[in-house]
Formats: sequence, C-alpha cells, structure tokens
Amino acid sequence: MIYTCTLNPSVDYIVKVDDFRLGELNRAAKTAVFPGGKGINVSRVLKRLGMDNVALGFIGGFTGAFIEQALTQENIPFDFVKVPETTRINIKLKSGKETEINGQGPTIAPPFAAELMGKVQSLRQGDILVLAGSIPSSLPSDFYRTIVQVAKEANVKVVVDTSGPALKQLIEAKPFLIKPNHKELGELFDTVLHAKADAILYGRRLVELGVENVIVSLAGDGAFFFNKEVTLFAEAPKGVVRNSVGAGDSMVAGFLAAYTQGKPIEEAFAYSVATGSATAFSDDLCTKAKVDELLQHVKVTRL
Ligand SMILES: Nc1ncnc2c1ncn2[C@@H]1O[C@H](COP(=O)(O)OP(=O)(O)OP(=O)(O)O)[C@@H](O)[C@H]1O
Ligand SMILES: O=P(O)(O)OC[C@@]1(O)O[C@H](CO)[C@@H](O)[C@@H]1O
Repeated sequence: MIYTCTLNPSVDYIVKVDDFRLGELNRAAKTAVFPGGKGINVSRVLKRLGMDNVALGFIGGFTGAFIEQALTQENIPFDFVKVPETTRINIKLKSGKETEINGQGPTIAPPFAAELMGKVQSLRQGDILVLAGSIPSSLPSDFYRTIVQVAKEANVKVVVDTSGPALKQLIEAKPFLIKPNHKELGELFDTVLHAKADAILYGRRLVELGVENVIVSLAGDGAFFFNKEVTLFAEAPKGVVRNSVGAGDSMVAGFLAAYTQGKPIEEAFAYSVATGSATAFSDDLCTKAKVDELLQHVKVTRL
C-alpha cells in the first residue's frame, strides 16, 4: 500500500484578483477552496490515476473536517492524528503572477507526534511512504529523519518531497525517490543553478550520495531523471498554465502510479511529467484523462 504523510495539511484558498492593489480593498474575480498540503495532493492524484492509498498526518478543527470530507467524497481512506488546533489555510493569490501565503499550522504536542510515529511503525515491507511538505515549527526539525529511520527498519520505501534543511538531512538516509525543483536542488548544495548542465551535475551527485531515484523538475522547461543506470530528460508539454500549485506533487504521484504498476523507468518518468503538466493546465489537480492526453506529447531522451 502507498501511504502519504502530510505533517502540515492545508485548505488552499485560491483567490483570483484581476488587478491586485496592495493596501486597498480588492474584489476577487473568482475564489475556490481545495484540500491541500503536498502529501494530500499526492493522495488525490494517485486516486485519480486509479491507485489506492492512505493519507496520514495531523489534522484539526473545521478546516481539518473539510479535508476529511473532501477525501471521503473522493474515496481516499485516511488515518489522521487529530490535534486540538485548526489546520491552516494557505492563500494562493492569482493576479498575473502567483503569490502564495502559507500559514503556520497547528501546534503538534509530543503525544500527537508519538501517535503518528506509532502509525508509521505499523507499516510493513512492500509499503511505500511519501513524506511531503514542510515540518510544522512545533515539531523537532529532524522529525522526518526519525520517521525515515522507523520506516527503513520496516523495509518501507521512502519518497521525500520537501525542501530546505528537512530535505538536506534526509539525503544520507538514501530515500527511494526525491523530487526537488531546480531551486531546491541548488539549495541542497548551497548554490544557485543557472544552466541545465548544473542540474545534471548536481542531480547525478545526489545519486552518488545514495538516493535511488531523483526527479529534478524545471517547471515549463520539463524535468530530469537520474538513477544509477540512466539520466533522462523530458520537455514539458505546451499548454495554458491555469494553476501550478501541486504540479510537483502530481509528478511524484504520476511516477509512483506507473512505477508500482511495473512500468519501465522511462515510461514512469514520462507519466510523471505528463501528470505534473496536466495539473499545471487544470484549475484543480489533474484528471487521468488529461494525463493520458498529454502523455502522447512527452518525449523522453536518454543523456
Ligand atoms: N508552465 C508549465 N508548462 C508545462 N508544464 C509545467 C509548467 N509548470 C509546471 N509544469 C509541469 O509540472 C512539473 C513540476 O513543476 P515545478 O518544477 O514547478 O514543480 P514544483 O516547484 O515542485 O511545483 P509546486 O511546488 O508548485 O508543486 C514540471 O516538470 C512540468 O511537468
Ligand atoms: O508549506 P508547505 O508544506 O511547504 O507547502 C504547502 C503547499 O503550498 O504545498 C502544496 C502544493 O505543493 C499546497 O497544496 C500547499 O498549500
């Protein structure tokens, strides 16, 4: 079974304002709310691609209830730890460019953290655990590292989609898959990447450090894939970007959906890119029909 773990889920409040003016009353042209948080996005996309999975993490308050309701409607099982404070609301302001304001999220007291760890302990060999999103500030900064240790002891494959120090300290744990974007890849090596050649250099270095599979996403410029056997590149399909929030999470879901169905690595990577772009071209997350349509336009090159 695939488990996703979102330590800090969110309700994503999408606000479209035609001509946003700071310090003035703005009227939204369009608003929408979606269950969010990176692991929850992975769960929702996996389900749309026909893959059963279970969502784990911390949830609380009326926003938490909204997320549970949405997952129930989409037939996605969850086993959240309930916390007393309210799950955050993240603002995604669309006015020309996309501006995001992500909330802090609820405080997670030690007994709740221990409860989640208990759930991770119950995973078994053959399971896959996707750790995605930021670590709430009330948890120890090495919380992911502890989860990875527990999961690896049970021979569970671990996928990591996070950034900053949380990602950096997980490299030595040799996860099964990570998906930094080009900025996050640079941050891992305390540098800024300027060219595709830089992405190749540092992507390969991650494999040398023991990460089994690495996807480096380059937004509209496509993505690289690295493992011990191959380096691959795929251009992103062309289209009108409606919402890039969750495009990276969708890539993780697309890769896992194809990989766990036994597809060769090239095909799993192509499916990953098609899934990311399908979300970028949709208002909410992608549909399987959109992914299948875009897959025809993804060409993978071996480097
Ligand atoms: N403008 C675009 N055109 C086509 N595809 C896109 C575009 N932006 C994103 N994508 C698709 O989504 C994938 C992931 O995008 P990106 O590199 O922005 O990930 P990310 O930074 O992790 O995203 P997020 O954090 O918003 O989920 C890309 O590899 C590509 O397949
Ligand atoms: O604050 P984090 O945990 O880093 O990111 C949270 C978030 O921005 O990531 C998802 C998109 O990837 C959104 O659904 C959500 O609002």
